[in-house]
Amino acid sequence: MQPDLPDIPALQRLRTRSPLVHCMTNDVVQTFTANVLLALGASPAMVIDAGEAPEFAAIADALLINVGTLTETRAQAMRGAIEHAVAANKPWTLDPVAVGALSLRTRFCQQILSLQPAVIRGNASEILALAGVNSGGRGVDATDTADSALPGARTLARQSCAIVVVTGEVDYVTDGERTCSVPGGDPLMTRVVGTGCALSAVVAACTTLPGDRLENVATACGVMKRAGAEAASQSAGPGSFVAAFIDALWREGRA
Ligand SMILES: Nc1ncnc2c1ncn2[C@@H]1O[C@H](COP(=O)(O)OP(=O)(O)O)[C@@H](O)[C@H]1O
Ligand SMILES: Cc1ncsc1CCOP(=O)(O)O
Repeated sequence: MQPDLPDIPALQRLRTRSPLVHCMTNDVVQTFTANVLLALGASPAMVIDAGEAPEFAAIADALLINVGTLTETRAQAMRGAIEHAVAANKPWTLDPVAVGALSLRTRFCQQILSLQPAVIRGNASEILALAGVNSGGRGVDATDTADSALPGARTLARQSCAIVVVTGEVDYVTDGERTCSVPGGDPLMTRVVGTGCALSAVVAACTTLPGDRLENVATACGVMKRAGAEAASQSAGPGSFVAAFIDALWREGRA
């Protein structure tokens, strides 16, 4: 297993292609997610209505499904969007926020696993819960380490035929056979809401790139880790971290 560094040509391609990323994400992280995607050159759009979301999913280049603030109504809209994305051959990415302890989102995520996600990105407790190994973390936070979740991540990848990303001090990206490890970042990333959710959006953007999807997803993890480390070294705490993080992403993949 090799450590993977962000692939600069892939980041340049992201800027050139500027994929349209349909984000059906939670209420807490909407603006942060959009700013992270914009800083990297992607084009975010948060279309959530059950009438419009399926229509837009077929037009967009990639779809993100994040269940952080799921409701029955949103679940219905998300299912429609996923079905239309799959029919249009567009990749979709699942962020199973707080799956395990809560029944609506756990049931929903288990159901949509059969709709061929390209990637599943979660913290260690979320991935273990989705793999059926444990019952989830503490709300949206992990109570397990990424290292301990790696066997479960591999199993989940084989079962779902998706690439699985389990994040933490080291991120692991696996298809069940091959695994990349992505070290770096900073613990301050866990003291700012939305870094994981925004990473899932960047992963969704990177599913649109040509080439090896596993490597492109590892690049998404690497760029966020690198920007996180840079921002932590420049900031006085979580508040200034956010601005420094977006600025660091803005510099990535530029000539
Ligand atoms: N201890 C840590 N050291 C460095 N980076 C971390 C650490 N924990 C999490 N990260 C990074 O923070 C981001 C969010 O990861 P994580 O906290 O696991 O997800 P979530 O926000 O979904 O719980 C990822 O980019 C991850 O690599
Ligand atoms: C606090 C919170 N509550 C529901 S969703 C959410 C955001 C979680 O974001 P992240 O796990 O990326 O920090």
